[in-house]
Amino acid sequence: MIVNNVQAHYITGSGAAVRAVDHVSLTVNEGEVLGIVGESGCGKSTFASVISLTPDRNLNIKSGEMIIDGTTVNLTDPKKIPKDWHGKLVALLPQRAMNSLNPTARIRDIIVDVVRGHYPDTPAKEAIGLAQERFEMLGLPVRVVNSYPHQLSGGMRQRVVTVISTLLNPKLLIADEPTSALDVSSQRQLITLLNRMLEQQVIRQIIYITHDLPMLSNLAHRIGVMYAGELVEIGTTEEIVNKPQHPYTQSLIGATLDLDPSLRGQRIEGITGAPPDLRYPPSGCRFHPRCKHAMDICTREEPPVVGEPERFATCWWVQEKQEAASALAQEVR
Ligand SMILES: Nc1ncnc2c1ncn2[C@@H]1O[C@H](COP(=O)(O)OP(=O)(O)OP(=O)(O)O)[C@@H](O)[C@H]1O
Repeated sequence: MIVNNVQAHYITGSGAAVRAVDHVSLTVNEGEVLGIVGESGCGKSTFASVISLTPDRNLNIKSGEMIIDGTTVNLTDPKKIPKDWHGKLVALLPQRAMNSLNPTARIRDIIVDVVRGHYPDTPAKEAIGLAQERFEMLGLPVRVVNSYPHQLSGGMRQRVVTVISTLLNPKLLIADEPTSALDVSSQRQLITLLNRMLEQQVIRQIIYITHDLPMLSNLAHRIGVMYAGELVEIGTTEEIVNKPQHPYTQSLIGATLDLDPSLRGQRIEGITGAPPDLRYPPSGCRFHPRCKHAMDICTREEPPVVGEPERFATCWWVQEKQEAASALAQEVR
């Protein structure tokens, strides 16, 4: 799937818009997990809400389109988007989804509601049969369909919600911090489940949003890094972890991958300062007030996109370094 140029600003009472997402474009390939990381408040969940077709009412989506499985979705007017695209084209697994199950309904009743939401005439037996098959295929105990949510552990509830929200085989699953409220073993089980769903082609691609870079580096094929509403770098997981280009990514890796045992003992550089108020983002590059490589131009002009759509960083300093390296290479020749 391809996402082009999403720009989404919250309208606030004070009048100044919160520029939560600006000009974000990316591609997710078939069978791929694309991770999105960034500090709190950098626009990850807002971006997720736009492409999962579930934005807040006070979000003004100024531009954006998504091309998924041959269907072009104009993201700017969510009301015009056909209802049955939710769950069939794209599904959202939100933070704390396990708490979204109706406590007074058995899992089987919830399953019937979800399937009938799209195919109203489906007999209950058929809907439950479909879910049971899916549970079996993904290695979950089939008997949970007869349980009430409170009879299941938090981890199991989260896995059950994941299976239910993908019963209609959406092309894209957007998982927004799905493991944040889980213990480590439940986190692992959920990740195994997601991988299995990709292998079995229940879903074709995943966008996985998290703060947890160490966890993501074991799951994602590629990673996009957001800062202050913008996508500042994207690349394969290997490239982002081992050869980060953008100064923000370099700081983020330094600050978070100290959990990696092989990096313990090395000097870890934290990120100084705080992300900007998105009502009044800095001019030029939004990271410049915190960047140790900031140059005069960074304070004035938006940074260039250096690289290709699948591997780029938006940064004046990266551009200057690359130009210097290619000039040197030419001299040597
Ligand atoms: N409903 C809303 N109305 C106004 N502003 C909002 C709303 N929701 C989020 N924001 C603002 O939009 C910006 C982006 O927030 P968002 O929740 O998308 O970031 P995030 O990266 O997902 O953060 P976190 O990791 O903490 O969930 C922030 O400045 C936030 O305060």
